[in-house]
Amino acid sequence: MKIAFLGPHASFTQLAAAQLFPDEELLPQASILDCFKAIESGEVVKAVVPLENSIEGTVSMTLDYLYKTPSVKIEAEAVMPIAHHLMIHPDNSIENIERIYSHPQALAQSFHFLDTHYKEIPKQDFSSTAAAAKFVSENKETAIAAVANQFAANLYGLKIINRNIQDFEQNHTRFIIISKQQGTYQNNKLETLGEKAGMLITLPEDHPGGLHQVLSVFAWRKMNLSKIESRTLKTGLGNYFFFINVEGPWEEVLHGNALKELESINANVDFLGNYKEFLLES
Ligand SMILES: O=C(O)C(=O)C[C@]1(C(=O)O)C=C[C@@H](O)C=C1
Repeated sequence: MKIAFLGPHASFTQLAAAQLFPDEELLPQASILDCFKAIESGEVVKAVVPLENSIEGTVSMTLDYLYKTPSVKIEAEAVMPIAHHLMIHPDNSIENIERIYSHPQALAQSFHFLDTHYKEIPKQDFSSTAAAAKFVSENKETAIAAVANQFAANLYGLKIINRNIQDFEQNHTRFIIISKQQGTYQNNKLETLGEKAGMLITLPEDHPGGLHQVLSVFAWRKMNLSKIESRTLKTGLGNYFFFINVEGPWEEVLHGNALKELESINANVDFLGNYKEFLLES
């Protein structure tokens, strides 16, 4: 089975995908959008993409494409500890760094470190931490550095000049397995952290108490929400969709009735699946 992931090799997403699918063929993609497209076109059956980081928050691109691609659902979630290192080509020196490249999430997770120690040096977004590391390895004539992981340093032959530069010791990223099926992924070898259901909700029109009405559907049934995120619909300022996670194993009657009640108040629900959350190693 082919599994797409946000590449290139040695991205954090690959580290997650390799633990989730140790025996499958992993296909690197240039962007999160390409991972969704690979599923839609049938080139791959599943993909692994980042959803949320404990320091920097939601990976908005993933949320946007979940919304825009209703055929793509969530099969599982996996949480992995994240450690960032600053690295250069071994032929360069720390004194003459002129630019620092990385994925925007990694730059944001290391913002205070970079601002304290490399304030004057411009930072530039790259499609992934591993893509930044690869670029540094292929351009030794320019004095550039990348924020990436230990595997990227090893694979691309880079020298780590600062270790563990993330701003908070506790740094975890939540990845999701996406596919055209819901919640079918199982893995007895990984520790299971819990179960949850994921859904995207849009309100029919803006009216007082609209979100309150939606939340009360969960509240009076004592269904615990572990995440609620609003994201712009891109149809004008003030228009949003909501990503909601409801904790706990799926109970057909309770959850089914909640979904029916949401429909009855004209909320639009794209149910992404009920799935397990696994713990990965760094
Ligand atoms: O750039 C990478 O290596 C990725 O896999 C992406 C990503 C993300 O989008 O959050 C994954 C984990 C880290 O939080 C930093 C970057």
